[in-house]
Amino acid sequence: MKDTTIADKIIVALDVASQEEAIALIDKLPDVSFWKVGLELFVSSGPEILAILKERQKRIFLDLKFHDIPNTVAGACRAAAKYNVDLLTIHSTCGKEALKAGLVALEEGAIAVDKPSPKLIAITLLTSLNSRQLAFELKIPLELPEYALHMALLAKETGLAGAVCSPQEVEQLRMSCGDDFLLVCPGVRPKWADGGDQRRSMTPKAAINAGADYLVIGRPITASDDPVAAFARICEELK
Ligand SMILES: O=C(O)c1cc(=O)[nH]c(=O)n1[C@@H]1O[C@H](COP(=O)(O)O)[C@@H](O)[C@H]1O
Repeated sequence: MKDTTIADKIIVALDVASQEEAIALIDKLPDVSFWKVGLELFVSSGPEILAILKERQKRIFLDLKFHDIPNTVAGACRAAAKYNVDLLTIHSTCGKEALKAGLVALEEGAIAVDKPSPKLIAITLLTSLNSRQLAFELKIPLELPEYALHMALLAKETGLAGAVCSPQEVEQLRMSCGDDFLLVCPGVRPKWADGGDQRRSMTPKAAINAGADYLVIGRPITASDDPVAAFARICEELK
């Protein structure tokens, strides 16, 4: 039998190139209650997929990872408010002024369309980067856990609802940011799945035990030969 509380902690990433492929996946996986629409699908097929998910009573994580100057992120957040999604992303590295401008505009945009405001959550450090890349490509002089924590605290101090972080940092972020701060973890890999381009991964069970509120999982489910069985297996492993 389906365990709703466990299944509801999994956000499945709809990283496909067309609306048709997205709808096929959504309909194949009726037990998935929370879907992530990211750059690939949004850029290729536009916002219509959000209405399609709403019609099916799904929760939506709109992952557009805004990263721009305050005026531009404010405009984008104000516009995004009309989609009535649950979660929206922005990069912490925009800085406090842009994070604040985005948050205020999102709330104003939601009021203007008489919808609840989506929760704005900040990317701390992409899970595809490791400490070597942080030091030698990005030239960030902090240790990786310290940097991720700093980025999460920047978001928290600005009033954002939460952060996106790798499962490897979630325990530390949970301790420092408190229980009310939403922590969403991509970079999650069951032992039987391919790691792909993810560099700071943990298993679903370890990520939840470390304090993640939600797991974002894409290819281990969507690129599997049997997405239904893969999703069920992950839910089973989370019990
Ligand atoms: O914001 C995100 O969701 C995100 C942040 C991050 O640091 N790393 C990361 O992988 N993601 C997203 O999480 C999903 C992970 O997909 P898989 O690697 O296929 O499980 C992708 O849609 C990424 O865009």
